[in-house]
Amino acid sequence: MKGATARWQAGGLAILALVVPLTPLVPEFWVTLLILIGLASLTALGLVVLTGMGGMTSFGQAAFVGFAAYTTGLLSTTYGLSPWLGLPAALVVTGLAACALGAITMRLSGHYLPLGTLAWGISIFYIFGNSAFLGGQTGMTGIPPLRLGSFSLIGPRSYYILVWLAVVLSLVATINLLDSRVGRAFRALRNNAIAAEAFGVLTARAKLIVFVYAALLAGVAGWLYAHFQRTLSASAFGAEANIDYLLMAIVGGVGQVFGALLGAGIVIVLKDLLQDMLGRLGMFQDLVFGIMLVGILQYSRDGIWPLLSSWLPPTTPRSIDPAADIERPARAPATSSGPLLALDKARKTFGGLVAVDDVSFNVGHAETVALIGPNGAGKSTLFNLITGVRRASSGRVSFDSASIERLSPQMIARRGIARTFQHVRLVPELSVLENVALGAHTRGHAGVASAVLRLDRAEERRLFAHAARRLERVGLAKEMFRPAGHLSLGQMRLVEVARALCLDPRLLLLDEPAAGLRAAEKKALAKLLRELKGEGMSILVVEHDVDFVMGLADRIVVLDFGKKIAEGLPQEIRVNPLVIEAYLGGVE
Ligand SMILES: Nc1ncnc2c1ncn2[C@@H]1O[C@H](COP(=O)(O)OP(=O)(O)OP(=O)(O)O)[C@@H](O)[C@H]1O
Repeated sequence: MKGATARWQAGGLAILALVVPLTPLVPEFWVTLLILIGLASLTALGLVVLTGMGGMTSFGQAAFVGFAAYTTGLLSTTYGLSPWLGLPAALVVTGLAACALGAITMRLSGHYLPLGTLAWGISIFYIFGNSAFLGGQTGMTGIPPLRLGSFSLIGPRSYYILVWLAVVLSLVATINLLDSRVGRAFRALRNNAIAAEAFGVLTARAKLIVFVYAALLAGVAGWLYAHFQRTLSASAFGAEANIDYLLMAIVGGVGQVFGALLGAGIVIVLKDLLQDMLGRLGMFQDLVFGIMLVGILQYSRDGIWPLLSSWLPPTTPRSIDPAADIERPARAPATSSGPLLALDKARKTFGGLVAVDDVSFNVGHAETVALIGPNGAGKSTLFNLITGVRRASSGRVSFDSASIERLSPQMIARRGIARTFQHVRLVPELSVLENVALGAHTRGHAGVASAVLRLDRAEERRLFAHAARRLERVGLAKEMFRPAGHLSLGQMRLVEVARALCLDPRLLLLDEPAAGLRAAEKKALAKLLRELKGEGMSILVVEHDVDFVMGLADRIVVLDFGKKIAEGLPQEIRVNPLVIEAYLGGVE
């Protein structure tokens, strides 16, 4: 209750802050500055989503501001179109440009991605500045203002309302989007794209959607900018603007929605102050910004917003309705009486290294098979072949008698294979519950539009009830609202198990699930895995804890240097001389 009151107070203060500039208490010059902050924060907000959440750094956002500004400018001057109709036209042009540029650049990774955006950012800047129909070097003039009937939105105070209305709507849309099924998928893109794919997220598509969304926010800013300034010059959309937008996102907090506003405010006010103070020595402005950036990266890598947000009232945890849990999927019955998973001479080479060397074995229905072997034996590579992360160089992997070795990870997940990872792959800043709900991605359908308009609440309730139930099963219900990054390594592994269970898999692949678990936790995990097997689930587990494996597995397959050296019942494997020499002699 206290938290709710505090939130109302914070909301009231925010509304007051938005309304005060409409009164003569605030000089017009400051209102103009607030308009520029609002416009910049729209573009910076897109960057926060693109870079901070999606992990894609762009040096080209100013180009999208330019596309929209020139589109509405051209249509309203040369073709006499209403400036209001310029908005949809600008968004269509910006969206199409983003689709084309994104389709090319979003395939790049690492340093090549920002370099790619820099390259087209510069090219588009030159196109703007050298196209006669856009006004060339002199720029475009005479852009009409926006009108409401006979009233022109010319004065800063009237334009301020429009700009900040757009900012508030964009903030709400972005917050809604991030708090949704697609939003969770976006947030997994930055460091956990492999995990997202393993749960059915179409990552290439998700990246393109994030890219277009960020470009559209920049497009709204461009449309507003054109009818506010009423003249356009290419210099507003060049390298300096691109760097400013990135600076805003980083200074405010690149992983934080409100960081965009804060960063835009700090950079624009500071720029103005520095211009006043330094006058002709304006070139030192870059030096000041450079020092500021180094300071932030050194002392608060997540930007300034996280420092301020600790003073805000805590958010209430979402309520979970256990009755809303989704039904288990109605899977087609097994098409054959044969094994659920079959590997036939599966082989994987990395250059000259044979990581998996013609390995064959099966996992039956409701059977637990353990895969053991020394470090580097090829166990994780084998998991990657089964889940489609890597393609087999030769051989066959079939699931329920159908070949899956050429399928994508997403298609394999949809068939009912879920996995955990040797190196935990969670999104640390998301709550434990949200991480687990990512496992149910394929069980939901809501897209971007439903998320933005909040039409996905019923589906979200079902997904979260499903995730909460899986968390209960692994004994982590109490931790569900904590950020996943705050858990111990053992707990994170259990969260991965819960996430995998969220897919309701027919085959569960566990890569070293007991590593980092305490004795009691291991016992509880073994009990859970036995229960799952009792419910008909098949399990393939890689584990170095021999006692855990011996007590759990129906059968054990042993790998060494990529080759299968033994297969049999636990008691047979324990006394197998080849296994003792290659592995057990070293671990017991
Ligand atoms: N992407 C890769 N490129 C080149 N070599 C690789 C790659 N991935 C794995 N390997 C090599 O393949 C071999 C098998 O590695 P893998 O990680 O599958 O072994 P593992 O049995 O899971 O070992 P551990 O128990 O240490 O995880 C190792 O020699 C490893 O160095």
